[in-house]
Amino acid sequence: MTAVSLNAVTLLYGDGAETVTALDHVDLEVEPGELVAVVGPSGSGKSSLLAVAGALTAPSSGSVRIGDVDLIGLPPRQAAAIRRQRIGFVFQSANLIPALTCLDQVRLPLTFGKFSDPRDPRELLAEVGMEHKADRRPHQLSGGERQRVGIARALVARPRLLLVDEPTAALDRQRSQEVVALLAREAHDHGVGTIMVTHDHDVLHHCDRTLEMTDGRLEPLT
Ligand SMILES: Nc1ncnc2c1ncn2[C@@H]1O[C@H](COP(=O)(O)OP(=O)(O)OP(=O)(O)O)[C@@H](O)[C@H]1O
Repeated sequence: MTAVSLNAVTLLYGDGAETVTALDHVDLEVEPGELVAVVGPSGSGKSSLLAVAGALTAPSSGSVRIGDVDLIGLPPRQAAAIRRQRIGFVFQSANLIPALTCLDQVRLPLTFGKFSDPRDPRELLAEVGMEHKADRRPHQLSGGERQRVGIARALVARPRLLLVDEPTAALDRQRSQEVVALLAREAHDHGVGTIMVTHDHDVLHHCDRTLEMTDGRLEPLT
């Protein structure tokens, strides 16, 4: 079963003469354990793709499935439950909570519901190389370290799908390589289907496939 499957997905913003086609008949299937990169110019629709795949925005037409669940027509409460149970999000800046230690950041999602097979927060922190800083707070960490904690937090509920938006935007070259290598390892070792939007062509060699978004259309990078 695919981690996520988009079929003929179109997303329009606005109406009449003001309509913007953010996604134009997008087809995408991401398998468990696969890391797929999406590149493309500003305004081409990359964030829109993550919003639709992440059950944050309903498409204007087409179908979206997370595993065996069809997102189309799901009431907002059920879409929120799918997000919590099956989807992890990693942002440009890690968006950590200033008052919490690294360990508590990773534990936090597990306090929002019951999960069938969560990962152990301390073991996960060790896996992302942050066990020795478990008691530190975000202001005591480097950008790369914060991103590692954000990745651990996104993975703790064992999501089927991980959506990653520009994870290296604030990092130097070396840290960027390390963070994307970590995403690839987590995807491969734990069967997480991962979509990563990036402008950073230097990290693409860690990815299983690269797609290019142009004016809302998604094609293999040539
Ligand atoms: N809420 C909205 N209302 C109207 N138009 C929108 C909205 N959100 C995005 N758009 C438009 O949809 C198109 C795709 O935007 P999107 O944010 O998905 O692009 P992007 O590739 O992620 O850009 P960037 O790399 O700059 O983040 C753009 O033309 C944008 O102006």
